[in-house]
Amino acid sequence: MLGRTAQLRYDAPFLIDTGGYSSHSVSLADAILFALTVVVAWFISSSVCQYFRLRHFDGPLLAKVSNLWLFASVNGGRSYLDFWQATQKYGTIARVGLNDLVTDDPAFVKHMCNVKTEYRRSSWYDGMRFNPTSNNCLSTRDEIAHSALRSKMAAGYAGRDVDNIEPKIDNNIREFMRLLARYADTRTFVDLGRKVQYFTLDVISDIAYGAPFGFVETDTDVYEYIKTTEKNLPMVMVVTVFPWLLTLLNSPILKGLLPSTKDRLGFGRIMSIAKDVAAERFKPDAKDERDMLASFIRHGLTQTESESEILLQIAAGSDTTASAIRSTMLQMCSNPGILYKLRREIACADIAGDIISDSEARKLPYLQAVIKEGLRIFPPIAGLMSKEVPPQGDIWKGVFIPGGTRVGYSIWAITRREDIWGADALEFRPERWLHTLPEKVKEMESTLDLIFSYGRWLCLGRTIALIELNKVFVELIRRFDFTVCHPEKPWKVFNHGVFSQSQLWMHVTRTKEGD
Ligand code: HEM
Repeated sequence: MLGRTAQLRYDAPFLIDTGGYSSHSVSLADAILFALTVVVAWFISSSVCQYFRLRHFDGPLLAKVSNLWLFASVNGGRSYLDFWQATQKYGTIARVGLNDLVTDDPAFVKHMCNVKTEYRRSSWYDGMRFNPTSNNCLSTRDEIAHSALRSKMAAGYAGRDVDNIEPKIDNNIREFMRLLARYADTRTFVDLGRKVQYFTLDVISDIAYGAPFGFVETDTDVYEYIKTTEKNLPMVMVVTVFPWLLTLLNSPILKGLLPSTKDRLGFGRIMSIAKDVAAERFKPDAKDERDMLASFIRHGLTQTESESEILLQIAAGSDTTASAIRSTMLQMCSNPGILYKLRREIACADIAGDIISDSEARKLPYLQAVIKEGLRIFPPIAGLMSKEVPPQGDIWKGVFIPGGTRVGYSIWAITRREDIWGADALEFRPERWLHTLPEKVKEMESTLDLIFSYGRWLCLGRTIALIELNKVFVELIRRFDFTVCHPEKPWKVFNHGVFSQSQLWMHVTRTKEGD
């Protein structure tokens, strides 16, 4: 009968009016099953398509059919070793995810990152938003916006119109030396891993905010910054694998899990300090300072941009330099011959003040070799930092890479290539920088520089990091002797893009100069 009204069943909200010939109702369970089937079918078909897009690249089986290999690797804190092994086993461009490749070819990295490149930052960088609601220079993927931001900060980072970068670093070194002297005098073991991080956090907050946070002075994890960032870093890396998580985390339900300026401790507390510092600088009667932030503002950085960039300075400028100091110190303290040569060079050097100046340190060849070798053997940032292939695709050494593919690089693998560093590439040997032909040294230096990325995305803080390194080793080793407490397991290491190295227990005593 035409026009018959179908009877509603309580378990059948989805009713099909068949016009009276027959009626079929679909239960809620059927609907969910149908939706799930659609999702699974879509997932499988898109995975199959993705698999075929990059099937000419070899990699671990799981990485060819899903992103689970990549997820497990970055979440496990040892991705730097996994990426290295992948390039060794599967070739110079290896597949590590459905849409992810990793390379150990320095020429390819330069091709991807040069200033005229058509490659762009990939969705990997969405994970770099330290403040989930706004971008910073590192997380900005739009190239026009990124170049504009960089140009506002280039002078400040290069120290061109800033008066006090070196004196501020010197003050923080003095405070750091006082702290270590207390441990030496009380014969207490010291976790050098943590104390170095206190030092780099104070340096960077002094440069970025105008005053050190006070980690070294109080000898504590101020605002529990280190504790909370170590807890949150794995999540940051997971977002680099699954960028859609960021949208989920920003949803009203999950937003509470993210740091906020209302927090009393952790990264949220640092966000609120950054907000206050920026607000102070934008008051109508604000003083005209001569520090980095003032330089950024003079070159057009807005108040909101300033808040984000202060946070980026802290996040990008502390763990990186800390990792370089910790790993080089561990290598030196485990190689008495190297330590002896460096001490001899320092003893003969012309050092005018109580802290060596950057220009004095640059004239010490063995020190420079130690710094380079330390950065090579333990590059501080080992995340993929993937760039996206331009839409039309690209051909590298005869192999086609489809547009939209994310290509990252394994800096750990690059700094261990035997064709560049020699058969003893795994050894910490500063002499490799000194007794080598100039052309070879040039090749080594330009390859090592990739630890700071390259071209369009070259690290803005490179100069500051190198000033810190030029000073800190000289001051540490001329004042103190260090003995590693547990040489068989000297530290605890995790990598979540940057390294967390703690429990580096040392016994510290004063040298004659340190008395
Ligand atoms: C040894 C220490 C350091 C290393 C190895 C290092 C390495 C890097 C790398 C690999 C990048 C990523 C570039 C890319 O997207 O491809 C980067 C970006 C950046 N770094 Fe560093 N960094 C160090 C120290 C510092 C310091 C001390 C600061 C701040 C004072 C800093 C500030 C920045 C900034 C602002 C960016 C973003 C640049 C941009 O997006 O254009 N870095 N760094």
